[in-house]
Amino acid sequence: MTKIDIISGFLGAGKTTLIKKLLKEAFQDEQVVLIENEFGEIGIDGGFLKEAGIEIREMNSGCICCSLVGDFGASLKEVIDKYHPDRILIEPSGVGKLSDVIRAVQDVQEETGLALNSYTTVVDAKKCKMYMRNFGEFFNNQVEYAGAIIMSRTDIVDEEKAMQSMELLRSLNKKAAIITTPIENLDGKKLLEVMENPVSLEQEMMEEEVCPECGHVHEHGHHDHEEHEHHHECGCGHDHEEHEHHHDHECGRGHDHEEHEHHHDHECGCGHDHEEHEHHHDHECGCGHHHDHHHHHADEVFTSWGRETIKKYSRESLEKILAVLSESEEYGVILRAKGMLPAEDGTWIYFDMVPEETEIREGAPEYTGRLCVIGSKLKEEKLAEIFGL
Ligand SMILES: Nc1nc2c(ncn2[C@@H]2O[C@H](COP(=O)(O)OP(=O)(O)OP(=O)(O)O)[C@@H](O)[C@H]2O)c(=O)[nH]1
Repeated sequence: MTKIDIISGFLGAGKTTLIKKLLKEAFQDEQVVLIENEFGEIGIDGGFLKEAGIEIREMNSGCICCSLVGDFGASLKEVIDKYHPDRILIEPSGVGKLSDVIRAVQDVQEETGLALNSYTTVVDAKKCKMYMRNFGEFFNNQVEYAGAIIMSRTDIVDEEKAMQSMELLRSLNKKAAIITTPIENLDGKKLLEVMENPVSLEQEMMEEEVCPECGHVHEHGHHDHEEHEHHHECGCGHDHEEHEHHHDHECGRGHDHEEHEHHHDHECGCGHDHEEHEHHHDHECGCGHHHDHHHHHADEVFTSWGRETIKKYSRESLEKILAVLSESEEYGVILRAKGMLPAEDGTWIYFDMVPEETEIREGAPEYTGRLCVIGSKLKEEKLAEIFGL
């Protein structure tokens, strides 16, 4: 039976970094297919995985909740028939809702003979608070529904910040194992073990019983068949009581009402951290959302701008451009930029940018230069101008 593992995480969280590690250290003897749903016009990550001999099926770009409906089951079937993989990894776009992806997999599980094996979310320990405040509508769902949460950048963040992030994550998800050790210090197999069996220490200490049939932990005294079945139907990683509680609310965002209001105080999607910036908005209710519980589509809030180019750059000029994008909001709220560009000296420059963090490195020549910027309220003309395109 083909296993499905979902690796979710906001823009630039570290999904690809994790997948590379798992491919090398945990899945090396398996036939693996990766399904990526990149938000952005230009698929940047495709190359290296193809080189590594792994088949890729890129789904439509854009929001996963749109591109997964309809042909998702058919696409999965095709992948299974063609490659007979041991495992399918799904990397949803950084702004997709994890609950939508889980549901989509569950809907086709039976007809395709797949088994949802794990659903993990990678969270940037440095920017967790900021993302939660400004883009909570998209960010929080990935945390709430995760079976395990991997904190990235715990290798570079200070302890206090990491602790704060951990507490925020725990407030959104009471059950998931939260991995705080930098993943480079953990063996891929060990990581996979936690992802597949996301039992928190607290749970272990409560000595709950593991069901011999399904391997899941059940609460004491809840062994009758009906409850058991129901418990597993949703697969959302929450226990039944919590589950009901979450879904009680029309908004379905997985918050109780009080928390919900609290979060919305800060979530206007403007890209500012309100508490820190003391930025005021004149929304009628202060929550930035309509009262008819209209939910924003990722496409309404996030856009991407990308270009293919033969223009050559120098490392210095690129550094300057990325510094400007990172520091100023003149170009929109830039959440992610990446690409590979030809350099003036004949080498190739690869870059990766998330807020306040830019990595520039040398890489193998590409068939053409490509770059992609993702954010909210992007000013495309200005972006083209700063890149000299
Ligand atoms: N120091 C450090 N850097 C990291 C870590 N995880 C990821 N990064 C860096 O963050 C950047 C983004 O990482 P990716 O793995 O490409 O993130 P992603 O979630 O796949 O990004 P998307 O392309 O938006 O889907 C890269 O420059 C990585 O090297 C981490 O744990 N520590």
